[in-house]
Amino acid sequence: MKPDQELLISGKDITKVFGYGKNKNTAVDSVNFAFHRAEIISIVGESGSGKTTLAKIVMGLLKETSGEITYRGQPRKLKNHRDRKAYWQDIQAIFQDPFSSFNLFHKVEKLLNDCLDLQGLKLSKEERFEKMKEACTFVNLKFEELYNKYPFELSGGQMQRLMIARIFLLHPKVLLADEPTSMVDACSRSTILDMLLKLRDENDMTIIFITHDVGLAYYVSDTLYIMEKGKIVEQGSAEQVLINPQHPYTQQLISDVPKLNEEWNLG
Ligand SMILES: Nc1ncnc2c1ncn2[C@@H]1O[C@H](COP(=O)(O)OP(=O)(O)OP(=O)(O)O)[C@@H](O)[C@H]1O
Repeated sequence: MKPDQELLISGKDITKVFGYGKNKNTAVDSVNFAFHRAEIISIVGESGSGKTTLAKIVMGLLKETSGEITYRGQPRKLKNHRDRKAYWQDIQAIFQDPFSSFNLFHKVEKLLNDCLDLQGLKLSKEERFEKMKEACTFVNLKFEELYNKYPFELSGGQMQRLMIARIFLLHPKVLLADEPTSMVDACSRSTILDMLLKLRDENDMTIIFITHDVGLAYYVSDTLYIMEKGKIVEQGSAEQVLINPQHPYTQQLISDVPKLNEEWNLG
C-alpha cells in the first residue's frame, strides 16, 4: 500500500532551543516536514541529533521555540484541555521505554479498557472483552493470561506488544514510534514491525519512526528524513536516499552499515 497525497501534518521552520546564554542548545533547527495520510516516515540520525525532541514537538508534548505546525490544513491549536484531548485522540506514540507509556498501578485489563473508553464507544461487557481479546491476539498475546497482571509483571517484549495492542484499539491517524523495537530480540523485532505495517494498511495510519538504524528505516519507510545536529540534511523516498545519498552525513550513515547494500540487494 502506498501513501496518498492528503497532507496530514506539516511543520515550517520548527526550532527548539533549550537553555540560555552559554548553555544554549538548539536541539531542533529550522526543520520543515510534510507527512501524508498512510505514509511511513523514518527520521534517522545519531544520538543527540534532535529526533526525540522533534517527535515530542509533533506530539504536542513539547512547545517549539518558533515555527508553525499545521494539522489537517489548519494551524495546530493546543491551547486548552479540549484542543489537546482532540489532538491526542488522533496522534499516539510508542516510546523507547514502554514503562513510561503505562500507569504501572493499572492492570492490563484496565489499560486496554481505558482505550475503549477514550473512543467513547458504548459497549457491553462481552463486546469489550471480545475487542480486548482481539487486540491481544493481533499482537500474539493471550488476553486470558495477562488481563490480571500489572505492567511490571510483563517482559519488555510483552510490554511492547501491549503498546501495539493499545494502538490497535485506539486506531489513531498518526503513530509516532520512537525506537519501538529496542527491547525485543531480532525475531520479535520484525514481527513487531510487520504488525505496525499491517495497522497502516488496515487503518491508513501515518507512522513516523524515530531511529538511528538506517537499515530498519529502509525496510519500513516510504520516506526518510536524515537529521544531523538538529537539522534535516536530506530527505526523499527511502530508495532515493539509500541508493543515491547526496549529503556526506547520509553517505557516512550508510557506509557505517557495511552490509546494507548486500542485505537489501540494492545493487
Ligand atoms: N529537556 C531537555 N533540556 C535540555 N536539553 C535537552 C532536553 N532534551 C534534549 N536535550 C538536548 O537536545 C539535543 C537533542 O536531544 P534528543 O533527545 O532530541 O536527540 P535524539 O536524536 O533523540 O537522541 P537519542 O537517539 O539518543 O534519543 C541533545 O543535545 C540533548 O542533550
